[in-house]
Amino acid sequence: MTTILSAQQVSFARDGNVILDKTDLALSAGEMVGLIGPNGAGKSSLLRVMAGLLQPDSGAVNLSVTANAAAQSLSTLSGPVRAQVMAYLPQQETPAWPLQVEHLVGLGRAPWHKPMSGKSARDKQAIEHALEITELQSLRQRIVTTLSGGELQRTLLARVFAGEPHIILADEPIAALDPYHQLHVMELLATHAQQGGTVLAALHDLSLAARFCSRLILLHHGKIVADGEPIQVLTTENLEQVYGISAYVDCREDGVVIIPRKRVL
Ligand SMILES: Nc1ncnc2c1ncn2[C@@H]1O[C@H](COP(=O)(O)OP(=O)(O)OP(=O)(O)O)[C@@H](O)[C@H]1O
Repeated sequence: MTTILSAQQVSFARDGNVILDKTDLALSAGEMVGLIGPNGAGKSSLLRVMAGLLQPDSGAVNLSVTANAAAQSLSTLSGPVRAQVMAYLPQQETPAWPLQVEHLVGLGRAPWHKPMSGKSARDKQAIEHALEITELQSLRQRIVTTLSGGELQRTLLARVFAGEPHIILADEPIAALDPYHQLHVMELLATHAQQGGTVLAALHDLSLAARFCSRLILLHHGKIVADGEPIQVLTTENLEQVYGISAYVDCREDGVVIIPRKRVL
């Protein structure tokens, strides 16, 4: 598989603490990759470095703007070009303006706009599609500051889909969602990958991560300690050493089920 986005030997420290430690990561088209690890492992930091929102102290992040294009350093690509290719869904975002849902979703089209230009037919189509797949049509005129946490999270995801990015970097995209919407969002992200896109999502629900991701990356203290198929990564040893828990790991026909049992002191 051809690498489309990669981090090479990326290191990042703050206040004398190493947050990412010579991390290597390569993502290909068609992959849905779950980034897992305990609180503070460095998942958000790695996602932000991959998105070009955080400058690493050392190392490089390279992006191929199309499947066949040569990889280029993120720093040599303009903001709009990067944003056309990849979108970042933050862990938390408080809307600053009392926009309607459809207008916030429409902001996902910003990388495709010339300054001061109106919405094209393609823009309108992409926004409608994003509202439809995230089942937000009935909320389209609601003011975003009045949304529930889960409704807002789906609206922010719809903004991502409206931008029609190839790569989606999502930080805990299902954290605020009920079980129905968790499944729905995981299905949407998996479908994006099945259609040739690339997804890297930080996740805490290990069962859903195992079920929907083709590959899991386990991060601990800013280092990747396991990278592979879910069942290879979610071993009882890794869960104990990295998360400090003993857990039931049950491989069933319809996927792996992880049930945390007790903390290992
Ligand atoms: N700007 C900063 N200054 C100081 N420490 C920081 C800064 N940004 C992140 N950190 C620290 O780096 C570590 C990794 O943070 P990060 O948010 O990447 O973890 P995470 O794996 O996403 O965690 P969580 O699962 O809790 O969201 C944490 O210990 C955090 O406190």
